[in-house]
Amino acid sequence: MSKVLVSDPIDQAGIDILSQVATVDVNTGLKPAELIEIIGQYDALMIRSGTRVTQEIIEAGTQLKIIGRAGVGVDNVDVPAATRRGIVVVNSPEGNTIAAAEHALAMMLSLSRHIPDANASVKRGEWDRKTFVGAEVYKKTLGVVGLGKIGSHVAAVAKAMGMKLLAYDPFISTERAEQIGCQLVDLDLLMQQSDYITLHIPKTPETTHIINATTLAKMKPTARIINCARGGIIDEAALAAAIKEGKIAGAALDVFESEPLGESDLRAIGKDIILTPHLGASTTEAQVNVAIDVAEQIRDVLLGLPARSAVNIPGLGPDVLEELKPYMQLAETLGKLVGQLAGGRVELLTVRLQGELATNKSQPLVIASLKGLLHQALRERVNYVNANIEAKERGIRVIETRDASARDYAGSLRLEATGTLGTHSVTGALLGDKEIHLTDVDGFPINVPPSKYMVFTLHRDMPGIIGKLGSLLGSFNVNIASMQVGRKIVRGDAVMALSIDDPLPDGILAEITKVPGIRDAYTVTL
Ligand SMILES: NC(=O)C1=CN([C@@H]2O[C@H](COP(=O)(O)OP(=O)(O)OC[C@H]3O[C@@H](n4cnc5c(N)ncnc54)[C@H](O)[C@@H]3O)[C@@H](O)[C@H]2O)C=CC1
Ligand SMILES: O=C(O)C(=O)COP(=O)(O)O
Repeated sequence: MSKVLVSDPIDQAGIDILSQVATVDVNTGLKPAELIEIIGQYDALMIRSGTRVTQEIIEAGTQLKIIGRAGVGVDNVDVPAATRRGIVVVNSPEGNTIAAAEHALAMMLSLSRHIPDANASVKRGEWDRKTFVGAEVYKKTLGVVGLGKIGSHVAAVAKAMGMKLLAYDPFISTERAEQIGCQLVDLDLLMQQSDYITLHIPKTPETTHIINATTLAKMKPTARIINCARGGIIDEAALAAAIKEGKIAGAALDVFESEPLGESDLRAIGKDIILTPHLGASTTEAQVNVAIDVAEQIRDVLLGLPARSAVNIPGLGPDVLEELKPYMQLAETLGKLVGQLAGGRVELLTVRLQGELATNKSQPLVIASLKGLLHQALRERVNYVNANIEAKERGIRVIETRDASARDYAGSLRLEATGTLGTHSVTGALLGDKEIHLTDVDGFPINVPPSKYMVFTLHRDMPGIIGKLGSLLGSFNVNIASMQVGRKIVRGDAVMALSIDDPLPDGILAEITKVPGIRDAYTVTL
């Protein structure tokens, strides 16, 4: 049975799902050295933001197949290190969207009405109605930095509260922003014109300290800034100085450069700052959502199925996966076949999407083709995560082409591998109820479903050759399940595809090539 380590608190709903397929150990609050010590026993690791999954931890996790982040941000995981090791990293892109958006909105209103300090004052026995006079958000301008899932929901609610909306997000179209009711502007203008600024961007090298002394200096002295996205997006020292010097009116922070928040100037600022301990995703609803979402993906990956929200398998979102799943199986099978036909070291793989397939995303099919191609060399060590990297490291160049006019089958995929021993090509399509068929080998039309063990010959189309090959295999007790010849012209060159029940015993391939008329023979395992 597989073993899963849960190293941050997650909802029981997730543990229940994992327990269907694995032994689950919940062990929270581990120090890095303790995690390194035990991670080697586990097939999967489930975390939230509390565990930092460094390269060292990933390298110690020799059995790890998947790291599941029960939430959105994966900035606490060394994703490139996981990718290199073929470990899938999954998250829950939508499970806590509403929770985080509502926390940001709660922060905005709390800041405007001094709710935390007013509450503390009443609890101290005071009745001070003067100190806590607030401001309305109605008709004020909210600047949303990052108009993704959370930013969009914040914008929609803020609009309903009568706020005017500006947004900065270089990856969003003007039309999309307008749909949400936001005017897309550059960051400078947003900083200058907003009464409230709310951040909903990931932490990346580009966004680190994107809010700094210079950008803060552009804000109105009456403006307030909210960060429920990631610590480190705002330069905390510059923020503390800006509030203390009255350059801005206040801030509300849920996330910090270093968590838990240690010694910090921010704590000393009175009523103009609200600090919460990374609570954006901490609602009952969100925790159930993310735990189920991620536990299901861990379960699936441990059962050998693909994950729907892998962050390190490019282009493989849930929608793409659903549509392309049968074609990915086709691509992988063709990859295995062309790799074995090519033998030697493959230097170039050309992936051609034909017919209806030509309008699809090619990246997942390229990855699946490479996974198949590299299977011979790497076996289970190659997967959708590392296929690209492994191919690059082996110097395999990939060319993608499309041919929408190829109409023999609704959609088909052609792979051509060129290596040290020559060039081979295979084409396949899905027939009927998504059954894989090989439709062409080295330019010769055939129509056979692939089977686990196959023999291909390149021969001269002439009488008696099929009989001779059949007798030869029979004399070695090799049972032929099916046989088909593909030829372009009568008595010209032809390809024969044989499905056999068991692997071809050693030495027989050489015997096959001795049959007069057979020029080449290949045995493959798919
Ligand atoms: N405080 C908490 O507990 C929680 C925090 N988060 C954090 O909230 C943030 C946003 O999450 P989602 O909305 O789900 O992500 P998302 O991926 O849907 O949206 C992020 C948006 O940021 C934009 N963006 C990326 N780089 C940018 C840049 N350099 N400048 C401006 N915009 C940029 C993207 O185009 C995208 O539209 C993430 O950092 C996530 O980790 C998420 C959930 C809970
Ligand atoms: O989902 C995210 O990005 C979050 O920041 C939530 O973090 P958490 O799971 O509450 O530690």
